[in-house]
Amino acid sequence: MANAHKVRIVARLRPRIDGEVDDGAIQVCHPSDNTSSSFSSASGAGASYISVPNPRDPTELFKYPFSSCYDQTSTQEELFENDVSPLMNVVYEGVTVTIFAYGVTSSGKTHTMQGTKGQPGVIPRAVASLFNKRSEYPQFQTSLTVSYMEIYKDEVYDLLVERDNAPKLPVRENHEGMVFVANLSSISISNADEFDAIYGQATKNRSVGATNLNRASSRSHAVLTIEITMLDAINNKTRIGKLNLVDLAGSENNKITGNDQIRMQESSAINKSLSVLGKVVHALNIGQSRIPYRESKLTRILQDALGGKSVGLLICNLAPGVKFRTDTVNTLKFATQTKKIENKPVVNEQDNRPAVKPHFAALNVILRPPQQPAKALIVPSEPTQSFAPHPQPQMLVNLPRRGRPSLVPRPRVSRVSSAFQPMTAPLMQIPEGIVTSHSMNGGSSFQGMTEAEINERISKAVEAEVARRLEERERARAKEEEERVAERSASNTLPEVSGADTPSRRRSTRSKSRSPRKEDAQPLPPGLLTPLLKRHKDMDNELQSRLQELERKYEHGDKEAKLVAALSPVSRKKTGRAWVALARAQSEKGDLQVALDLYRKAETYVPGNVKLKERIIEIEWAVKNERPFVPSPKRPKKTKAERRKEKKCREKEREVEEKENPLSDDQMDVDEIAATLSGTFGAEITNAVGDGTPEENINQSRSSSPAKRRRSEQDSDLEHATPAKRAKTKVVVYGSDDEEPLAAPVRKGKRKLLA
Ligand SMILES: Nc1ncnc2c1ncn2[C@@H]1O[C@H](COP(=O)(O)OP(=O)(O)OP(=O)(O)O)[C@@H](O)[C@H]1O
Repeated sequence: MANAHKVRIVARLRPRIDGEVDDGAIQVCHPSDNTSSSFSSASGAGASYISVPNPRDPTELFKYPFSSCYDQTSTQEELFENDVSPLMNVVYEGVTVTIFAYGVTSSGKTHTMQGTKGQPGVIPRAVASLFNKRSEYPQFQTSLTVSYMEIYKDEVYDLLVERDNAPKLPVRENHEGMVFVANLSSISISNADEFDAIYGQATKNRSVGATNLNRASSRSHAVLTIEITMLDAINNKTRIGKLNLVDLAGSENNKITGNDQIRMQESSAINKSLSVLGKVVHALNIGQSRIPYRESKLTRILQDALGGKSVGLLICNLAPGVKFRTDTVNTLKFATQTKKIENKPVVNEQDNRPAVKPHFAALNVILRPPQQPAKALIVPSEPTQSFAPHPQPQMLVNLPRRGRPSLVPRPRVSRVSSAFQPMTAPLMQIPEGIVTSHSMNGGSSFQGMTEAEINERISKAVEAEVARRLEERERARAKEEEERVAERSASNTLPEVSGADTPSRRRSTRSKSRSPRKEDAQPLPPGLLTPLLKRHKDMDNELQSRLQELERKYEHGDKEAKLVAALSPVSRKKTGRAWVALARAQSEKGDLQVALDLYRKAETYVPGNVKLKERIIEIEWAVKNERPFVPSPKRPKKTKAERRKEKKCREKEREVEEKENPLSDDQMDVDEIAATLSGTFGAEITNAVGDGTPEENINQSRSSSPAKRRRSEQDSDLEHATPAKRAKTKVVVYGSDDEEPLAAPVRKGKRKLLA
C-alpha cells in the first residue's frame, strides 16, 4: 500500500441538548439522496454537505462537502458500519489506522468515540470488530494489546496506571524518525470483555471537568492504541497492524465556558495544541518544507496520521447551538483543509528468518549491548510499570527509510499472549550487536546504555581500528624495507657480472635478466636469482594479502554502512569527529595514506560535510603525486563580539517571525485560533457570541468594542432571519472533492468559490 491516501472526513451534527438554543441553521444536506436516511456518503458532485450561514453575513451561506455527513438522527451503529468498520480490514493488512474526533467543546466527540453503555461508540465497537475479524485471518496467530494515554496541558500521562502515580512521559523519536512515548505501558487483551474492563477503569483516570458548556468536558486529548501482532508461522513473517483512536479535547471560547483559573490554564493548553494542529494541517496543504509538528505534543504524536504512513479518518463533530456558530465554521474549515492531506500508508511486515550473513565480529564484540533478561509476561488487567530505559520500537525496521515518522507509542514492555512466543529473530540484517539493540529499542541504538557509555564504546572502537591500521602500515613498511635491502644486496652481486652499479645499468641488467636474448644467454652464478625470486614471492604474497584486505574492507564497508545507519545523528557526528581528529594527527605526522583512510572513514559518518570532502581531495592529490600535504589555511575564528552579533540577528529574525505568527503565544484562546484559522483558511471569523439570550447580548454589546458590537449585530441578524431572508444568500463552497462548485440554490451570479 504505497499509494497516497487522503485523510477521509466525515461530519456529524449532534442533536440539541437541554437548554440549548438551536435555530436550525446548520443543515446536513444529502442532494443525491431522496430517502430519509440520516446520513449520506456519496462523493463527487452529488456529495452530501453541511451548510452553515456565515456568522458575519447572513446573506452568505457556506457549504462544506464531505465523504459522509451524519445528521442529528444518525446512530452510533450507522457511523461505525459505514465509515469505521471497513478500516478494520486495513488494520489486519498491517497498516496503522488513525481515527480522530475533532470539534468544539460539547459537540459530541466523546459520545462518538466512547459512547455510553446503551450506545457504545467507535472505540468499543472497533475493538469488538477486531476480535471478531480474527476468524477471517486463520493463517495468523493473533495477539492484541492496548495502550492508552492522555495529553493534558501538553504533558503525556499513561491512563493505564493509577492517576496519582502517573509520571509525565517523554515523547521521543528513534533513529528511524519514528515518534513514540517512552515508558507507556500496554496490556495484552484476549477478548472484548477484557478490553471493556480495562478501558472502563482507564477512562476514569482521564482528566474531565465541568464547564458551563459541558458537565463532563474532556480536559485532555486521549489516544487509545490497539496493536495487533499477526504471526504467520508458515511463511515465518510477522505483521503488525495498529489502530489509534483519538478523542481530542474541544476548542473553547473562554468567554462562554465560565472557566476558573485552572480551567483557563487547561483551556489555554487545549486551544494552543489545537491551533498547532491547524498550523500543521495548513503547512502540509501549502507544501511547506518545515511542518511544525514539534510545537506541541499532540501534533508530534499525531505526526504519522498527518502526512505520515497511516490511514486517517477525521470525524468532525458539530454542535447545533447558536452560540457555537463561529466555532462550528472553524471546525468545518479545519476539516476541509485536513481532507487535502495525503498520507502514504505502508504495511508493517517483517521477515523472521534469521540473517544469512555472518556477524561482523569486531564491532559485535565492541558494540554488543549488555544482555537483557527475558521479559516476563504481563498479566492482563494488571498494568505494571516497567523501568526499562528504552521502549520497544514503534514500527518494524524493514519499512522504507524515507517518509515521515510514525505515530503512536509502541509499548515499552512487550506483552504477548500466551498463545505463541514473541518474535525473537532480528528485524534487520545488520551486525548482531547493533541489531539487538536496534530491534529492542525505540529510542536508542544501544540498549540500556547511556550516551557517555555509547561514546566510550565508539571511541574504543575507533582507537582499536586505528591501532590495527597503524600496525598494518608498519608491517607494510617493514616489508618494503626488506625488499629494498634484498634489492640492494642483489645489485651488489650483479657488478661481478655486468660491471659498475649505475642506475641505468641496473635497469638494463634487470631487463636483461628478465628477458634474456638467446645469444646473451649465459649461465648465471649460483644464488644470483634468489633475492629476485624471493621478491617475486613477496610481491605475490603482498598482492594476495591486499586482495584479502580489499575483500575484508568491502565486507567491512557494508557492515559499517549499517552501523552508521543504526547510530543516532548525534552519535554519527561524534564518531565522525573522532575519526577526523585521528586523521588530522596522522596527517600532521606525515602519514598521509593512513590519514586519508581515516578521513574517508570519517566521511561515512558525516557524508555531507563539504570541508571534509575538500580535505580528502587535497590529501588524495598529495598521496598520488607524492607531494607533502599542506593544509589550506584555517578560517579565522569568530570573535566573541561577532558571535554575539550573529546571535542577536538570529533572535531578531525569530522575533519578527513570531510577530508575524501569533500562534506561539501560550495564552492563546479560541479567539486567536479563530484569527489564525481565518488567516489560514481564507475567511474572516468573528468572536463567538453569547448563547443568544437578549440579556446576554445586551451585556455583551455594552462591554464590547464598536467593531465587535457590529459583528454581534450581524450575527443576531442571521439568527433571527426568516427562512426567506436566509434563502436570499450567496453561497460559498469550501473544498469540494472534485473542485467543482456545488449548485447554488439561490441568487444567480453571486456565487463565490473558495477552494
Ligand atoms: N449524537 C448524540 N446523540 C445524543 N447525545 C449526544 C450526541 N452527541 C453528543 N451528545 C451529548 O452531548 C453532550 C456533550 O457531548 P460530549 O461530551 O461527547 O462532547 P465533547 O465534544 O466530547 O465535549 P468536550 O470537548 O468538552 O469533552 C453529552 O451530554 C452527550 O451525551
